[in-house]
Amino acid sequence: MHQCECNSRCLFPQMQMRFDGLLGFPGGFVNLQKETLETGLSRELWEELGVAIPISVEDHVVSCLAPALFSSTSSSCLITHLYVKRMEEEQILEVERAAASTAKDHGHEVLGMIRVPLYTIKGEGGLASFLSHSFIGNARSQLVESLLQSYMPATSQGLPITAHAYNLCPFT
Ligand SMILES: O=c1[nH]cnc2c1ncn2[C@H]1C[C@H](O)[C@@H](COP(=O)(O)OP(=O)(O)O)O1
Repeated sequence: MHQCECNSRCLFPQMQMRFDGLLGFPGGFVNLQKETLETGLSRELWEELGVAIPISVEDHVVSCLAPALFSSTSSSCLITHLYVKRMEEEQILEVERAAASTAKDHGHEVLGMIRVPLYTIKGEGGLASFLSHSFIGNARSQLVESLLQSYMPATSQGLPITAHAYNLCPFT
């Protein structure tokens, strides 16, 4: 058990360890001919986290064109859509439990959920160390962006979980 420098209402952002050893957010490709970004993201969260998490347009933070380097095919471009979902601590604990047990993708595409440390222990670790890991696509800048948007004094708004959806551009 460690002692951290945060209080009980601190931010509790989560990412995941992917099958390729990179850190990223839960989420995945969305087929806009069959679903909206939000319903597609909820579907992906169900598969990867094993919990039904409704996503609404109000949870959207930012969209951006991913660098060509990160697109899955060289002939298409990728738009990443970042969402931040605020949840109570107990809900986040439920996500951690389900993601490591009943989630469909557990042990395959997703190796586990990871808490992003916003604290240091004896001056070591913390966000700066965490950011030195390897991230998929623009997940690192998405993390920084979501923290900048979410970092506010403790309020009654709950705690954030961050997720993303992507869709391929219709033009290639
Ligand atoms: O967390 C992320 N942030 C930004 N872009 C991401 C993130 N995770 C994946 N990606 C990008 C990188 C890849 O080009 C595509 C597809 O990712 P993948 O996880 O392989 O998607 P599927 O599981 O195949 O739907 O998205």
